[in-house]
Amino acid sequence: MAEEYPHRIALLGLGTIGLSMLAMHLRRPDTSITVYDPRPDYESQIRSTLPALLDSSQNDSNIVDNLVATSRLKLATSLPDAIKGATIIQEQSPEITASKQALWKEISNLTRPETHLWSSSSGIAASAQAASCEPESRVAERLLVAHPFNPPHLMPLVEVVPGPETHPERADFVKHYFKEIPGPATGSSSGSENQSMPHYRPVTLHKEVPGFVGNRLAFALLREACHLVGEGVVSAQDLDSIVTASLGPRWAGSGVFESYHAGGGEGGIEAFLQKLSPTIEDVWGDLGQIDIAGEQGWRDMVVKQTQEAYGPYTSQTRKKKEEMLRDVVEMQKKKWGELP
Ligand SMILES: NC(=O)C1=CN([C@@H]2O[C@H](COP(=O)(O)OP(=O)(O)OC[C@H]3O[C@@H](n4cnc5c(N)ncnc54)[C@H](O)[C@@H]3O)[C@@H](O)[C@H]2O)C=CC1
Ligand SMILES: O=C(O)[C@@H](O)C(=O)[C@H](O)[C@@H](O)CO
Repeated sequence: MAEEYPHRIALLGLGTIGLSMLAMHLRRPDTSITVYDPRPDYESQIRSTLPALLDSSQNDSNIVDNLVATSRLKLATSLPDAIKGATIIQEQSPEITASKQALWKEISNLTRPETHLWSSSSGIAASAQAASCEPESRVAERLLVAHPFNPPHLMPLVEVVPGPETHPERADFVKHYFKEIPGPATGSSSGSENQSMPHYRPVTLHKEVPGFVGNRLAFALLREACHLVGEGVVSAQDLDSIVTASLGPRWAGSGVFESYHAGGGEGGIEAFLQKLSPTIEDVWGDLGQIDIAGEQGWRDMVVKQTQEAYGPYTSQTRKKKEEMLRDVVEMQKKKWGELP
């Protein structure tokens, strides 16, 4: 790994998240990345996918060869080769506890004690992932979850979830690292101003809970959405319209609590909760309690209606949605200045 770079990242797992993480890390000029994936075709996947994830200034047909030639990118052929000399090891392997435990156990025998260990897991705690490692490996002290929202090369949130044994300076380091990553280049005149504003917004959780916070909120909404479609209250497409015509725009500007604080009038959220308690209590008592492994009628309806509404998710659609996401995040940065 190119020793001249202060940050030398071993990026393990080049699937949906790993490829986007690669594009994100490449925006830091002080960082070299060695990638590894046991999938035999991962190099061709990088060559076919990475250019579209990069800013136009970086994106040319020879980008991968150029990055390799300047030692900013290395394609490893084995795990030991990938992590040799790394200052940070970041995994985006499948969301399977046993798989992540085996990966960290293999890594624990190969890394230096100062190497930072990050997992991109959607919901598997660092303490669970480190459980297979020997105490003397000190993996549990170094490992934390840095959970991104897809796609990480655009989405600002990073949920930093240390385990109970993770040393606090490890969480401080990852937060500073992400805050220093420039945002994606924008074509607008405000782009240069926005470039100076932090793009990434790491938030540290104080406890490990399944799904952390972002996914717990998202999956609570998903559960009720599936219940409402399964009960025939609304179609999947119309439910999506309700979200994108109300909560989506609102939450791009104000989060859950700020929105209701504003909605409470002079008395703020305290007044809101007081005024709305009877209705909130009625709704909370009526929320769907569907079981993901239980009766499947709701699942059949959700899948059928979603497929009928959106069809196969094309690359053109994905590109358009990513452009919208990019514009929303840039609007936040422009309107809010330095984000909290
Ligand atoms: N897809 C999403 O929207 C998000 C996923 N995540 C998390 O990121 C992780 C990866 O998810 P995806 O990228 O969606 O999965 P994916 O299935 O697209 O990619 C996983 C990659 O890991 C590789 N792999 C398998 N075993 C490996 C090993 N032992 N070492 C290194 N690589 C290995 C596979 O070949 C594959 O390329 C999961 O933990 C997931 O929960 C987090 C946020 C969002
Ligand atoms: O929604 C996201 O991008 C992340 O919060 C996730 O972790 C994924 O959706 C995950 O739940 C599915 O892989």
